[in-house]
Amino acid sequence: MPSPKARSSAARSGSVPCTGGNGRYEFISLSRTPPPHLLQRQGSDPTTARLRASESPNRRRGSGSSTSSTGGQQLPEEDCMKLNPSIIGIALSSLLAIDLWLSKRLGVCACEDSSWGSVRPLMKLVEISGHGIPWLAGAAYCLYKSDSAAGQEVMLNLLMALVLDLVLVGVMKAVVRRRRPAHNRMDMFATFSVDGYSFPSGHATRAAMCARFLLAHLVLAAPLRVLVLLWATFVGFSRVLLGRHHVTDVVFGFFMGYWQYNLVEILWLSPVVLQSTIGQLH
Ligand SMILES: CC(C)=CCC/C(C)=C/CC/C(C)=C/COP(=O)(O)O
Repeated sequence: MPSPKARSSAARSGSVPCTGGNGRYEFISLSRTPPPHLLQRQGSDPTTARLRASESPNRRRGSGSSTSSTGGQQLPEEDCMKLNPSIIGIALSSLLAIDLWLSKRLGVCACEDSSWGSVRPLMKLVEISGHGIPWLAGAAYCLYKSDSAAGQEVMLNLLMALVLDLVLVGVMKAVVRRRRPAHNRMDMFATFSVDGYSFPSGHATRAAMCARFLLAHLVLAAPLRVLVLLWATFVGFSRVLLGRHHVTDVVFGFFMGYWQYNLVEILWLSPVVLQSTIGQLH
């Protein structure tokens, strides 16, 4: 009997097992004309056997398409593609394997009994600092309290940026539908249904976008600017430590947040635009 491995590789290569006269299995390729001693065993005469071989799935599949030559043997093109997986495919699956392995190794605060479980409460504080609700509430409060037109403009645009971020991340999560790491405990506060998905990290996009926003629109002393950058980096890193995300979710989240800020600049709501919009509504 051929081993299951031999059987499956035979199926992939387009050959079929058949028993020889001595009861042992021999493999013949469906894309080649079988040797005469096997042809005689397959049918009453060589012509019938050759006809059966020409009806094989490989021949049928390859009949309409072009073929490639490998060492003198004609193979259907789709089989050649299976035998030569693309470099990009191999690179992507290797990256994903490294991502899964690294994310699991770094998820040291994923629960209380993890190796760094004692710092989990601190990581959850960092998580809250990058959550959408405090940021939306903070921006709305500052808008309400601001008595200068410039301050109101900045806060209104920060609000718009935060809403835009929620929408874009939500759409992306719903499209990609990547599951969160298996070691994640889903005990986050205030989540949408799409937050069951992992890619990209909403905290990372928000942290990157808000950091750029604050650095561009607030006059901050150098130590505070450094603090803003450190905060954004730490929010992203804490997502992996908490086991909430894979490394690639966070890295992509940072890129996405960075570009989202460019979009905010393009869509910037100026008082002139606002007044004309309000005027058109009336
Ligand atoms: C006013 C209103 C509807 C606010 C919604 C804010 C909200 C629930 C944001 C979700 C924030 C969140 C849990 C994102 C998930 O972040 P990941 O880093 O885990 O992707």
